Amino acid sequence: MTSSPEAALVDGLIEAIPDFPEPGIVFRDLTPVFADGPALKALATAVTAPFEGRFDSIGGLEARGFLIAGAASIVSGAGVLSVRKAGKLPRAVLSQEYTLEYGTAALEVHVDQLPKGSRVLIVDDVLATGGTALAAVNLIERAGWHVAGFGAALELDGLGGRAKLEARGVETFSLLCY
Ligand SMILES: O=P(O)(O)OC[C@H]1O[C@H](OP(=O)(O)OP(=O)(O)O)[C@H](O)[C@@H]1O
Ligand SMILES: Nc1ncnc2[nH]cnc12
Repeated sequence: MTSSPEAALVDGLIEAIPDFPEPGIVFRDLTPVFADGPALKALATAVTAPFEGRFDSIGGLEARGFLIAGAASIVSGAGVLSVRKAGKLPRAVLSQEYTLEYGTAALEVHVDQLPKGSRVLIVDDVLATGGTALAAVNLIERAGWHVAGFGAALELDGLGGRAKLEARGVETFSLLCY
């Protein structure tokens, strides 16, 4: 499904890898998008544009979300809130466990990274079950910040991620839907 030149550019670079990282998972590999300057810029522009003027910071989700967040920072002028996997941040953190399409993990933020009330646009590469995105939403709200929305390169239809976010009142954008 492509609905814009940006979507077509990104779509043409994503590869579907069957049975990775475990049998039954079709892994959508965005590394060719990250390796292509114009495609990465188009993606960063696309995920921020719907929320223009409504965010102060970009919440990048480790690891692949960091790449989009960095590029989105340059195109939008907002800085990046590092939302990291557990055990990586050196100062006081808030931590949130979650379940992935394949496995479990925890995300963390520095409790004092942004002023209270900051509006954070969360960005990531893939929205699948929504477990990762919801953990980030919980963290941001627990820290006293406001979730401005969620933007992803692609969403996997049928895994329920969008429904979970929208049930929490989080405006959700994805450039592509598979
Ligand atoms: O909607 P969900 O079911 O939560 O899945 C989406 C998440 O899964 C991947 O992260 P993962 O932690 O696998 O890997 P990464 O560290 O390579 O970004 C992807 O980058 C999303 O963050
Ligand atoms: N199928 C998938 N492909 C790439 N990243 C993912 N994250 C969760 N599910 C994924």
